[in-house]
Amino acid sequence: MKSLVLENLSKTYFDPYRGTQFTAIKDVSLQVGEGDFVAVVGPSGCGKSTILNMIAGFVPISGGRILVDGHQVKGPGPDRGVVFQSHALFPWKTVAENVTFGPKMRGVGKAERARIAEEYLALAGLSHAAERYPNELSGGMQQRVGVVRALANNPDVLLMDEPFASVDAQTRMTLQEELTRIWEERRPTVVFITHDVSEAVFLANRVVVLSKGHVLAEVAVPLARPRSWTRLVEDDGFKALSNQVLQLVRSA
Ligand SMILES: Nc1ncnc2c1ncn2[C@@H]1O[C@H](COP(=O)(O)OP(=O)(O)OP(=O)(O)O)[C@@H](O)[C@H]1O
Repeated sequence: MKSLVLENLSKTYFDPYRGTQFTAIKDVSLQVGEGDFVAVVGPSGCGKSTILNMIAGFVPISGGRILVDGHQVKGPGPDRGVVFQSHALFPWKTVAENVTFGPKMRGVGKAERARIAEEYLALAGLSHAAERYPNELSGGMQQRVGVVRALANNPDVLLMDEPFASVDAQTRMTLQEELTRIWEERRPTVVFITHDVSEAVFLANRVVVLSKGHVLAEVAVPLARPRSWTRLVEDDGFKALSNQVLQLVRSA
């Protein structure tokens, strides 16, 4: 896993209704060190998804630079794994085939792919579901497959855009705990977009608050790990940080 640097990033969209340019992102600079976990929060429309899509290479930038491991991003690439809210698994492939799709495309042989499937499905607690098809899984299980499918490509940076937004509250807490465990075990470099302040504080080492396309504040989260909801839900430090971030988002 490698570092990610955003330097004076900006994005201008053409607004077809007004016939004018609209600045969605202005002068955003951010450093995410190797093995760090940064969450980006902010009100609807502040530019969270635009930033993530520019890092992923799906949306062209208007100004500034994006560097992954020192190399400038010019488009999508396997050095960045992306997990969206809708997991977008291949319905005609088994869970194991979904997880090893990226390695297969890179020419990884069958025996090594079987090892990768075993390793990553065990990491997600899904070994028993290897031969099932996505429509035979719950929404939470499908999201888990989406996360380890991205990790199985061994990306430099893992980009997550509200990956747990569409599951029920109970499942979401379980997935958040699993993601922290996986992050603590593997230490991927993560940028995690969410509008859920407690999710951001629970998961991240640092929370970036966006306001109208620029960085309003960065809040360090020095809470001890491993983190669990049982412990943090009553933790004064967690409550104070969540409150601080919430006030920032409300003022954004
Ligand atoms: N393709 C596009 N063309 C024009 N404007 C766009 C386009 N995509 C996004 N925008 C505008 O850019 C701004 C930022 O949008 P973005 O989706 O990045 O925000 P967000 O913070 O992710 O919002 P949400 O939390 O609601 O998903 C919004 O005002 C949006 O209307």
